Amino acid sequence: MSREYGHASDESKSTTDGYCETHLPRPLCLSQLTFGHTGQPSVLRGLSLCLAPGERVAIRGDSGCGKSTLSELILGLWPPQQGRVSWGGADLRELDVGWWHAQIAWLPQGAPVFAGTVADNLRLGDPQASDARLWQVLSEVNLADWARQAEGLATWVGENGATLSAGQARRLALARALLRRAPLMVLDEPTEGLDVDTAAAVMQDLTVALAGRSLLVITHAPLPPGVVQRELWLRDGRLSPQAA
Ligand SMILES: Nc1ncnc2c1ncn2[C@@H]1O[C@H](COP(=O)(O)OP(=O)(O)OP(=O)(O)O)[C@@H](O)[C@H]1O
Repeated sequence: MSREYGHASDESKSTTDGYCETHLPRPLCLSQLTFGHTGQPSVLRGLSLCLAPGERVAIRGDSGCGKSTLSELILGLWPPQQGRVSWGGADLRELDVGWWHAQIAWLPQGAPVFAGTVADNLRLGDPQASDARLWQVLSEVNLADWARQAEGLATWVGENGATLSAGQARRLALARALLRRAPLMVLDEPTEGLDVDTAAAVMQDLTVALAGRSLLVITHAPLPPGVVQRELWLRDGRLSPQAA
């Protein structure tokens, strides 16, 4: 890997407690990507996308069309069969995997909430975070009032958020992702299972909390205005700006 790409801090602005508040500083480009899982037809067929620094993009499309697979290729979990994923012109395969993963806060589909306290769950995102920082992020995802009325950071959360509403569980998982010091957030169905109003409220709060970070969000649900700058539809293995 080139040293040039080794240190996010070279280009990413951090606050005094080291918390990243900036976007991915170089374009992330998928060029002519083709990929199918072993023994299956290709779900991505010559797909191209360039995410500009600080851009927020939504990927929509029918179930099974390859949205999650696309996010997994961005993470480098699968190598493309044709085409390439690059950041600032460098092929993903040239980058250090650990460093690349540190640039991305990935919330996979159905991301769980774990048995433990609110603080335990949040510190999986940033083990070093101070209590003040945890309260700040709870406030960003609109969970602080609930936590104050419960037992604060010590509030017990059951396995898979059994003691939380679906919306609260999603907000807690998002807060955990926000605590990663990552300039790009890749969220796979962050509001799945929520009613329309709750989903819209969660996404609205998230947009404020992003504070300029880059976003790729995969969603079935329509997004409130202003959450993303572009919505793209994945269909027949490619992205297009229009719904089918
Ligand atoms: N790990 C895997 N191994 C084999 N096949 C897979 C794997 N992951 C996904 N697939 C297949 O690849 C295709 C695309 O799946 P993917 O999860 O990317 O779709 P999706 O658009 O995210 O769907 P949904 O909206 O239902 O989550 C599907 O046919 C699926 O069965």
